[in-house]
Amino acid sequence: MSHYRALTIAGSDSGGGAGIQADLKTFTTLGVYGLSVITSITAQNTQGVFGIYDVPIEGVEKQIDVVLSDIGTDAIKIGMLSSSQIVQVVSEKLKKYNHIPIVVDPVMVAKGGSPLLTDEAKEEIKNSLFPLATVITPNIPEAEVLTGLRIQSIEDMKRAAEQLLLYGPQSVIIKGGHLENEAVDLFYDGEAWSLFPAKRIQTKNTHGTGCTFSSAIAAELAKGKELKTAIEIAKNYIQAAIEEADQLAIGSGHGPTNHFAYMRRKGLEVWN
Ligand SMILES: Nc1ncnc2c1ncn2[C@@H]1O[C@H](COP(=O)(O)OP(=O)(O)OP(=O)(O)O)[C@@H](O)[C@H]1O
Ligand SMILES: Cc1ncc(CO)c(N)n1
Repeated sequence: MSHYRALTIAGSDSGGGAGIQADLKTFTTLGVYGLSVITSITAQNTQGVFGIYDVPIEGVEKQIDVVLSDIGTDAIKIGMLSSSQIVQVVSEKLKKYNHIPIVVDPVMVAKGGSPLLTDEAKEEIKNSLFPLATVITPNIPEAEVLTGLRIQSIEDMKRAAEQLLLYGPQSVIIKGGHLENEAVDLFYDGEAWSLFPAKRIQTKNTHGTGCTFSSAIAAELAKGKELKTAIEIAKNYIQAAIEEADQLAIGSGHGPTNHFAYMRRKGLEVWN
């Protein structure tokens, strides 16, 4: 039996904290072989996004074709798709692979507030990509944009999750990283609600938390874990990575989370 594989289809973050780079670090730490389809190249550091350069549509299409025809994958994570044409081509390709778990992170803005996709792309994500998803993972501001609701409480998160499920994903997690007190995430699959609570950590170093969380879910699904178990592991992973983020001290703005934290807690010797 060959190794478990996970594919990320997302944007590149030159600063290494979010996007493709965060995804591949997470896959490796969780013991899964990582594959990548780059949709866009961002010139980015911990201070902000200084340029976005989309990969031509044929380039996105070709990367998906060659990776999946030869290597294949056990799970797919989708992150930044900056234009509606890119969303369309990714959705078209993935229709053929609907037996593979797909985690859709509807990435919209970077931590500093820079937009990472167009308004048309948002509509296309709801209409073409959500129906293919095993789970979608919006944060609160993204869930607000996608539903038009104002979200300030768990009750509001429940209403938004119900509305998002109507677009056709099998389940929804609304991430509470932007709530004031607790970092509680809400899961809904149309049958039952589950809460994944965590202590909120005071730090400015949370660049890439969403990317890391969704790729940890994809990595665990690739290994065959049940969805709720995968979310629980992802929540532990991101909590550890945020708790030890300040020890990395990378850059002068919103620094990345610390992937070494989870390795250390699993008993691996790491440098820092
Ligand atoms: N300060 C924090 N303390 C504890 N957990 C947090 C904190 N911030 C985020 N999280 C958790 O991290 C995960 C990612 O959520 P978040 O809302 O930050 O994603 P995001 O905004 O999409 O991130 P990004 O856009 O930077 O990639 C969730 O499980 C959330 O609860
Ligand atoms: C490439 C990329 N994807 C996602 C995010 C969201 O954090 C980011 N900042 N950059």
